[in-house]
Amino acid sequence: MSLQIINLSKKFGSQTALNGINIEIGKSEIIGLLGPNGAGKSTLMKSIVGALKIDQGAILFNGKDVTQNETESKKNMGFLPENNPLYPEMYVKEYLNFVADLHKIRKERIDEVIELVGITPEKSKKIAQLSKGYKQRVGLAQAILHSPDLLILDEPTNGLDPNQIIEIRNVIKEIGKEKTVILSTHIMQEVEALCSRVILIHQGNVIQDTNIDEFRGKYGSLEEAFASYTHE
Ligand SMILES: Nc1ncnc2c1ncn2[C@@H]1O[C@H](COP(=O)(O)OP(=O)(O)OP(=O)(O)O)[C@@H](O)[C@H]1O
Repeated sequence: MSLQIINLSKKFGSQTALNGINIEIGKSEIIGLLGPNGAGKSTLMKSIVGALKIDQGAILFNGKDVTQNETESKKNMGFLPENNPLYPEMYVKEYLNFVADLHKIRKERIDEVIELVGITPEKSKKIAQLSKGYKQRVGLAQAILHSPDLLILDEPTNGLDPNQIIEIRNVIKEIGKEKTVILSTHIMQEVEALCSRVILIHQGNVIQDTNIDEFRGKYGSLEEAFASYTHE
């Protein structure tokens, strides 16, 4: 798996969301994408998975431009968007069957993933009936169903209770042993618990891209480092 982001820019009207950013990701690792509200994290994630049209630059996935190899790229990327859009009227298993059909993958994989994300007791329920934590797990299930090499998670534990947070983190950790995971979060404990590398975005620019110990560096804690790098 390789991902190269080269001089990527994206504007919304006069608002610059990404300002010529460069990132290279090679091996299996869990990367924390950090930045204040409005920094450009979601825009970057959506650009990588092809959900947003970029203005300038290039995104190469396994050496190929994602905008010219959309189908192939999507086969190997999984995405959990920030608001976790699901079909509330569908049953859990019915929904995952639907996603499996889109990816043309074997149906046995559905039960494997249901087990992995811990939704076995909920699999026959309607999505609308699930708690927020279980909905999040269904979102994670759809993102990993096709065993993507690159998994992109936009604030995956946002709004979950402490037990659910631990459970979802454990699932992410397990996946990160073999796959590359990019996750955005505002929770520094999460970064501490999961990530080996930190990419900090501020006002559309990458201002830090380093390992977690270097990021913490002289500041003593990730919170202090974050505040120091991003204060205006
Ligand atoms: N569809 C859009 N239309 C107009 N402006 C947008 C759109 N999406 C994002 N923006 C703007 O682009 C900038 C970057 O937004 P983005 O959602 O990428 O930030 P973020 O780092 O994910 O923030 P948060 O932590 O609040 O989720 C912001 O100024 C935002 O208002």
